[in-house]
Amino acid sequence: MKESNFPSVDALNKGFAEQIAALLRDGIAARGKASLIVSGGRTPQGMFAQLSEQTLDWSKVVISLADERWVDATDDASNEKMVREHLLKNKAAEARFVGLKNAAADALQGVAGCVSEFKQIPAPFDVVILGMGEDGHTASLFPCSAQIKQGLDLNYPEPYLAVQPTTAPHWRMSLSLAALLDSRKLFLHLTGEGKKAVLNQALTGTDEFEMPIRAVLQRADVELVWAP
Ligand SMILES: O=C(O)[C@H](O)[C@@H](O)[C@H](O)[C@H](O)COP(=O)(O)O
Repeated sequence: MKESNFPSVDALNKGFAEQIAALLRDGIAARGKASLIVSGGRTPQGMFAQLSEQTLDWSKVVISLADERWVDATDDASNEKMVREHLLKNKAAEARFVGLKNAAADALQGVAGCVSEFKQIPAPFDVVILGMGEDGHTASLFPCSAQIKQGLDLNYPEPYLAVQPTTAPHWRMSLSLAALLDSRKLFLHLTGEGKKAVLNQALTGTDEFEMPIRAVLQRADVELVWAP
């Protein structure tokens, strides 16, 4: 696994944003458009602010989510809300955003709507940015969920699945592992010693159901981007 270790979170936020922008420019130059799949949570927020200032033809970029909590886009738990606040502003406001929360009453009923929207996102994805929880989940592929076997099944027929974690609130909509791996460049974005320790624990084992991040580490060419 390639590692890009930065001396500080501020340095990571700036340097990583510049690296992502360069990859998006390359995708636009090669194919006339580019796709960026981002994760929610706290880690990416500072980097998003830097990325929003990068100069590129954002009108040719489609941004979507690796996963979403099944809450309204006005809810503080919404990844869409976080992305709109931290990334879809400044120059990046021109990008097209494809959210995962739709009008369906619950995530299980929402899958069909997400699948029908999926064709709007250029694939293979140009850039996928994954995070990781303390339990080794990534996107919403939670080890505690009843849906984890489906989520890690590379033959799972749909790009999205509804997930009910037992260790975190809200039903989720998540890209499947197979969909996440359909990418030209895959990053794992972590900060802090605690997440590094969880990653080291993941690297010392192979059971993907115990720590789903292992499925990414073991099946993909993923670049770690980390700062203390
Ligand atoms: O919806 C989410 O929460 C994310 O997609 C999730 O997979 C996140 O990347 C990790 O939970 C890490 O979250 P933090 O960055 O907040 O630690």
